[in-house]
Amino acid sequence: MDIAKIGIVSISDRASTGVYEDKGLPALQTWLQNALLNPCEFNARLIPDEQAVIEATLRELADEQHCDLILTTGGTGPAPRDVTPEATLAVADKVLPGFGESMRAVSLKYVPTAILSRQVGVVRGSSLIINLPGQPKAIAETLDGIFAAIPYCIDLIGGAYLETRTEVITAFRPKSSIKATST
Ligand SMILES: Nc1ncnc2c1ncn2[C@@H]1O[C@H](COP(=O)(O)OP(=O)(O)OP(=O)(O)O)[C@@H](O)[C@H]1O
Ligand SMILES: Nc1nc2c(c(=O)[nH]1)N[C@H]1C(S)=C(S)[C@@H](COP(=O)(O)O)O[C@H]1N2
Repeated sequence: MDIAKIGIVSISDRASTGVYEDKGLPALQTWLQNALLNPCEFNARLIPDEQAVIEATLRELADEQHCDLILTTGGTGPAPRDVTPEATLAVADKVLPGFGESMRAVSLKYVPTAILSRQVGVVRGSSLIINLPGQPKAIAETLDGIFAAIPYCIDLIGGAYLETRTEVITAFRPKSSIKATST
């Protein structure tokens, strides 16, 4: 089975300066380890809401660490310091509007303020980058709703072949793209 290289990035002024404990990175890692059968190599970063720092972090995780998937949490709202979508779009080769649209639709089942998230999904090289809202509970809420589309997207951009625990999430691929595996 391929090793899944995954970047997880928590973007929060207060968590990154120790005002409160970061719950974003543990929530991301726990959800992914539970959902994926692949051995995972995590690259974790806890950074402030600074556009230049976010862009540099995303570039490094994509271009130097060669992450198949990079998930960010935080900084997607309308507040002046919320610049994660701007940073993500600035490093994007392609935008996949369906990710933002789907996550907002899924999230509306949980909170009416889901419409305040400007989260985006983009491709940079062979990395898929997806923004999630900053509330730690939003991580599972959104990933439960959209993760089924992620493995095939990563196939299409040349990344690792991701396999999921079907009791958590069933990856959707066209039949012709399903590989016979050891499981
Ligand atoms: N990384 C995080 N770890 C733990 N809790 C968080 C985290 N990010 C957000 N939250 C929680 O979600 C609430 C709303 O998110 P908000 O976007 O205001 O936080 P934030 O981005 O960490 O804020 P700031 O960057 O201004 O310090 C926070 O008040 C906090 O309770
Ligand atoms: N699933 C889900 N989506 C959510 C939320 C949530 O709790 N769950 N919070 C919303 C709120 S209150 C805000 S302000 C926006 C942006 O949050 P962020 O700036 O922390 O990224 O995400 C929204 N999307």
